[in-house]
Amino acid sequence: MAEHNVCVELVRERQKCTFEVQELIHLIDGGITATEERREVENVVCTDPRIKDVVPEEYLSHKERYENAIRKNCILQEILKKYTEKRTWDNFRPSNKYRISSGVVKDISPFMLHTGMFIPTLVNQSDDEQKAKWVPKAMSMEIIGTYAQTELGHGSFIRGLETTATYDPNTEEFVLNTPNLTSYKWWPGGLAHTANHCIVVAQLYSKGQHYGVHPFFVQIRDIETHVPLPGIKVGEIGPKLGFQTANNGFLGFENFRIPRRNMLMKNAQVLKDGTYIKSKNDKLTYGTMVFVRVIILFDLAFELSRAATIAVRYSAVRHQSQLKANEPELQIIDYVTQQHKLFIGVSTSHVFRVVGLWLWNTYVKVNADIGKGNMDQLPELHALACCLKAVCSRDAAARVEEFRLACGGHGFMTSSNLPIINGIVSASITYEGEFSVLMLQTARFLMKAWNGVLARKTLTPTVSYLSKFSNSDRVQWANTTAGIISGFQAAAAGKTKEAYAAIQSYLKPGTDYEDAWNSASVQLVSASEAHCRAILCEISWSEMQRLSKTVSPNLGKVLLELAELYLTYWSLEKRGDLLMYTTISTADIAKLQARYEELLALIRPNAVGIVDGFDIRDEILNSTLGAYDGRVYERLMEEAKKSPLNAEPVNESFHKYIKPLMLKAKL
Ligand SMILES: CCCCCCCCCCCCCCCCCCCCC/C=C/C(=O)SCCNC(=O)CCNC(=O)[C@H](O)C(C)(C)COP(=O)(O)OP(=O)(O)OC[C@H]1O[C@@H](n2cnc3c(N)ncnc32)[C@H](O)[C@@H]1OP(=O)(O)O
Ligand SMILES: Cc1cc2nc3c(=O)[nH]c(=O)nc-3n(C[C@H](O)[C@H](O)[C@H](O)COP(=O)(O)OP(=O)(O)OC[C@H]3O[C@@H](n4cnc5c(N)ncnc54)[C@H](O)[C@@H]3O)c2cc1C
Repeated sequence: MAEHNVCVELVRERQKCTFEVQELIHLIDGGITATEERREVENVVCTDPRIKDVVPEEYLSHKERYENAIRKNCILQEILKKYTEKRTWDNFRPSNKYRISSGVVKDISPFMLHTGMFIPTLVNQSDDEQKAKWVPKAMSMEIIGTYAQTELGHGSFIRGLETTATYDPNTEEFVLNTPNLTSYKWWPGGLAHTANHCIVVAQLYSKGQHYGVHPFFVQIRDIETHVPLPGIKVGEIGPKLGFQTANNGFLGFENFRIPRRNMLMKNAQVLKDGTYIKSKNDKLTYGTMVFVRVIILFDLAFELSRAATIAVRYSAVRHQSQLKANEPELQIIDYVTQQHKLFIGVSTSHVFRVVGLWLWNTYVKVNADIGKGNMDQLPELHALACCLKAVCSRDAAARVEEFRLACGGHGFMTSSNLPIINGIVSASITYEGEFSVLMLQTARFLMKAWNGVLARKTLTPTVSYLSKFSNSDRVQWANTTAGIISGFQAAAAGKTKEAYAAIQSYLKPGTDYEDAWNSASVQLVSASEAHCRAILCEISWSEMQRLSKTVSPNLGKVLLELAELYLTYWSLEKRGDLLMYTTISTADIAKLQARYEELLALIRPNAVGIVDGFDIRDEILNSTLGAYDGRVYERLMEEAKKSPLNAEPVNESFHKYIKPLMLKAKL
């Protein structure tokens, strides 16, 4: 970007920056080579003239919008082929390389489920022969798939799914059926008109026995004509709050037959005669969900970084109101309330990225152990992935909404892109495991851990702190980062203990454990949240400390300020918990508040530099308010002029409706 086109405010902000932005970019990407590779792909895609929209997406009809998304995503896939040839499952790790999709369509790609769930399920749940047959075809997009699990009647309760797969040993086939309205598959992305295959999660029956849900590889459309195969009823579910171009669909089966070997057989198998061979652990069927819950953190970090870039740059450009009489209007970023809205979101993006990478490394290790037959760490991984996915998605949505509010009226414009990012992030609270449902899964793990504390057993690593805080004394508070982390652990232990006690107190004679659990569930979710906050604080602080030692002192200082801001912000937000479970005093809280305000002031001069460090191209940001050059007002006007309503000075509705109304009023 030529600096002479950049508005004066952003030029000044960039001059103020105390660290090398390029260094931060490389750190986020994971090295100079990774930055270069990402930029090369982004450059090729974003400068392809076929990718540019003449009419902005949001003015298109629902149908046109989908067709445009498909057209452009097919171009993207063609371009990406060259860059993804060497991609294998083994070298996959979440990274910023995958964000290019936002430079192609503003909303969600109809192919997202193909990449995000269809391929991972084939890789993780097929046996070697199946993998060799299906994965290359899926990788090259010779076949296009999705993940069809949720039904009209059931999403959270997977055991309640109603689609049936009944084995017929005479033909060595499974017969798929949708027995009633509520058993229609409902929601899968790309299912409606994009995919020709899908993973169908269905209740398995063989030899008259029921064996629970299993995944099946199912072709639903003819490869040549794309016409739904006989016995398949498929369509689109309609417009939503967001995800307009995701092509979410419904699917029903009427005695639809698939070969026996189309059941994904890495974990459980059905033999030719219908004999069922059990999986080593029936929860391995849920493996793709664990994978996605893990990588969602990285996705949330990216969406937050987009929203942060938009809101921070806009706040530097925008002037409003006078702080002192007769002085120029302030850049809104200089109002401390504005910094309070912005900087925690910026910091949260970094926290999610580093905790996300830590979670990814844990996932890789546990998966390797599972491969060797050791399932010991699976419950802990599941508990971690559940609460982190749930809390981070909810936090991300709150932060994006705050960024939108920080942009005032202009943040309400679709052209700011904040509403679309809002829709994308809000959806993640529900999909891949609804918030409360996942929090209660972690609570199950915490209750077992508390049993372990009472029995003086050694606990697994992420809950071992519970033993430290098992007595009733309030924990000694220290106004340091270590003190804050310890305070969050004390709060988590205290809440876990109380939730446990609440279950016991509800367990009167004649009360089932499940009813007692339900009665205590608000406290259980609260305990899960506290546990998750303790993890987010501990891991982000140790990771940011580690990273700060790998970079120049100037950048290291900024990383630590961001990490400390996160800890301090949450200490203040959760002061009630800290007052309950630690010896924190009102004077300590006043000190935390003062430090928080100090951190806002320390971060302020680097704010634009820090979001520049996310290195998000204008085409990927898609925002009138957040572009690198800060020409906010020109862009807002340019975009407004694209409204089809502005193509004619008088709309025909005037003559048809308004004028007759006015004439009638005269009579
Ligand atoms: C080869 C080349 C490869 C190239 C690379 C390609 C890869 C590309 C990746 C690219 C990345 C792109 C980025 C994509 C971004 C992300 C994509 C996002 C897609 C979004 C679209 C959304 C999709 C969906 O929503 S799919 C549907 C998801 N549905 C759910 O999540 C349902 C939630 N419900 C549940 O999970 C369960 O029903 C649950 C857990 C609530 C209860 O299950 P249950 O069977 O009823 O459980 P129960 O019998 O009570 O037993 C509980 C018991 O089991 C334990 N448990 C439960 N789940 C698990 C698990 N998953 N793992 C381990 N253990 C589990 C639980 O802990 C209990 O144990 P106990 O307490 O001991 O009894
Ligand atoms: C944008 C989007 C994309 C999606 N994409 C896909 C896809 O590609 N493939 C796919 O298969 N699915 C997909 N889904 C479906 C998604 O996985 C489900 O919507 C999700 O798992 C929640 O299930 P549900 O809709 O049945 O909600 P419900 O389970 O009906 O939840 C409704 C309410 O009931 C509460 N509740 C439910 N059970 C419990 C419980 N045990 N304890 C306490 N409270 C409970 C919940 O907390 C919630 O408040 C998608 C959904 C969305 C929104």
